[in-house]
Amino acid sequence: MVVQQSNNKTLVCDVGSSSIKVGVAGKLTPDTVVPCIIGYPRNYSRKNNCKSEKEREMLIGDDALRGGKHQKMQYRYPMMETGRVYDWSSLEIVLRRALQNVVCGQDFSQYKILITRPYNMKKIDLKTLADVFLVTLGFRAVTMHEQAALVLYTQGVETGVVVELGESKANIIPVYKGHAIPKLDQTLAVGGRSITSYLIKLLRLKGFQLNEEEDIEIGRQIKEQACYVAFDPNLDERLASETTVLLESFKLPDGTLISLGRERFGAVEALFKPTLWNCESSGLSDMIFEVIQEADIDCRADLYRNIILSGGTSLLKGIQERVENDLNVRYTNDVLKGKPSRSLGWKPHVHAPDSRQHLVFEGAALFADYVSDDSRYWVSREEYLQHGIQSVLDKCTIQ
Ligand SMILES: Nc1ncnc2c1ncn2[C@@H]1O[C@H](COP(=O)(O)OP(=O)(O)OP(=O)(O)O)[C@@H](O)[C@H]1O
Repeated sequence: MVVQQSNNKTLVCDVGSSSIKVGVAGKLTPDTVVPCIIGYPRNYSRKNNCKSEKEREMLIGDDALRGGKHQKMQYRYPMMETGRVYDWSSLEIVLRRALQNVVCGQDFSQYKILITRPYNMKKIDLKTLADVFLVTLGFRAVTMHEQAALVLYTQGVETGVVVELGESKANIIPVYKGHAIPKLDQTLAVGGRSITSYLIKLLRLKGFQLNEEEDIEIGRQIKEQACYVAFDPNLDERLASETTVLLESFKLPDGTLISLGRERFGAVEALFKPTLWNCESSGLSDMIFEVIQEADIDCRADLYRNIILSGGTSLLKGIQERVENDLNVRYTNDVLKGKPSRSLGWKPHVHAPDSRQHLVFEGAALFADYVSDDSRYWVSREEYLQHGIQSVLDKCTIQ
């Protein structure tokens, strides 16, 4: 997608494992969202595997996904499911594409850029990211900010729990007065991609010929269109066994019709019962409860009242109602000892803002605009080359 060139010289880049979102400071939605994927045609001859040949055949982002509808493709995902960067040169290719969509051929050296970063990205990866933007791509200056802090910034609160539900994982990050509470965050190794893979597995068990690697994009489309979070999975299990109300069909690119029933909610249950996906850990709602209960008693009420869902996977239908209900049940049973009359007049509340898929981007765009002319937040290329990554990290607080 090529967008209208903007005069604003401050950009925002949200680097996620499934997509890269780029836009201009002050504008709340990204101008371009490029799937973080590179595709090579499967029939590509290995004999001609020299770099320029390979580059000619390479399809980036949406082109790679579209290419997969007409021919077998070999895909590369630059970011690993764990959120670490797997292949920096592929990431740079996708970044260039996304950034060029916005600057439309202009030199990057005219621009400053705010980069969002996962709260736990390793320093070595942050350094490589700064190298890519400042040295390789040649941006004028950068600033990097934690995604959780940017999410809270959009909601105008300083204390809350950010539940980032992305492609590779779910991060639960309690934030007190604008800062992540050290050592209390938790990560659940189940994200959008695991749900898609689990859905494909369930459909294979049902007899459909789907391949966990090659058909991952088809699986993603089925998930996004047909899957939902059950409020009460036992009830939906009974509905699936005894009625046809849950049945829905999905047409594959080759015309085959796939019929879905209990898989519609069953695949997503991996988020609430990770053992279904061979992951020994508490499920999402229990993990949020445990994180809040670990926090200092004085801030627990504010944490319970401000649980904010963000990220693409939080678009799953029914997720807000399920998590809120699960938390209310646990809060009543474990904290109020089964006696709702002990309540202090508030209940756990889960917020699912409409723009939650782009909440990190929204916070980044607002914040970048706010600090655009404030040199305390920006590190120039020269400064970086002289003082290194710590100079960038020192300027990364949201105040
Ligand atoms: N309507 C939808 N229903 C369900 N899932 C969705 C929907 N839209 C997007 N997703 C899922 O959201 C995930 C991508 O989310 P997001 O863009 O937040 O990830 P990311 O920021 O790239 O990942 P990460 O935070 O793990 O690095 C994908 O698995 C995608 O299938």
